[in-house]
Amino acid sequence: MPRTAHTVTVRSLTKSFGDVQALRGLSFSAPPGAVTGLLGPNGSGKTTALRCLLGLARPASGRAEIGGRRYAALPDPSTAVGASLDATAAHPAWTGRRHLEIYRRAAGAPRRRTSEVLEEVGLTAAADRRIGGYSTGMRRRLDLATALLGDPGVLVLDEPGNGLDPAGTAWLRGFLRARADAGGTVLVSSHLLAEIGQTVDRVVVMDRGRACAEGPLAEVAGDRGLEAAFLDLTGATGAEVLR
Ligand SMILES: Nc1ncnc2c1ncn2[C@@H]1O[C@H](COP(=O)(O)OP(=O)(O)OP(=O)(O)O)[C@@H](O)[C@H]1O
Repeated sequence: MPRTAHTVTVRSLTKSFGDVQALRGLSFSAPPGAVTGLLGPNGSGKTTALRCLLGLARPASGRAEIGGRRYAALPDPSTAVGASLDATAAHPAWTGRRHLEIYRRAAGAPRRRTSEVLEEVGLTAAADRRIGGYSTGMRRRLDLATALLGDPGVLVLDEPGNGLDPAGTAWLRGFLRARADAGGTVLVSSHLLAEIGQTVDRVVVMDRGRACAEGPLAEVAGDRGLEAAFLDLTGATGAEVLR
């Protein structure tokens, strides 16, 4: 189970794309031992924030750190943080095992990690099938397995529940819970409120590039429930939430 887990800290992050201010002074943290949900309407900046944290985008100002270091300054990034963003490339002609082998070598992880992560995500039986024939849920599991190769203390997942069926969703919830209970730091972005409400311990609600609420789920949701709180905080419409 996870190595030493670090706190994720984001402070006063700004980032623009032309005229679009994607991040406007975003601050939040995600501590070890908890699943933290980064929530926000479409376009509120969740993916951009995670990309800045993972060194895939450069913020104009502010800090995004894992255990007090920028991603680029981590001595061994793959053991510190595992990530799954939507864009993970998996070649359809490769088998799941081959995909993991290539990433394992790139990460410098020991050989045994390939079979360990396959087992951890429940993909052992499908390991020697081509990825092109995988279902959405199996691809999600493969993404997660790739993120776990370095046995990282911190997991950063962008919309991990997207496209999962009820059994896959229940599995993912248990998986994230187990990581956090073992002391790991888990940060997941989502706009699926019903799902996230059952998964996370803490929430950070984003609106137009800023955090407008942060704290334990029960505190942020209050008596009115997470969806009503989210609508109040972000001014999103019901239709946007459903979408
Ligand atoms: N590479 C880019 N070029 C131009 N604009 C971008 C780029 N990446 C993000 N944006 C813009 O920045 C804003 C924030 O986008 P981002 O993808 O971070 O939001 P999000 O909260 O992850 O949205 P979603 O829930 O739809 O995935 C949006 O207005 C988006 O159009």
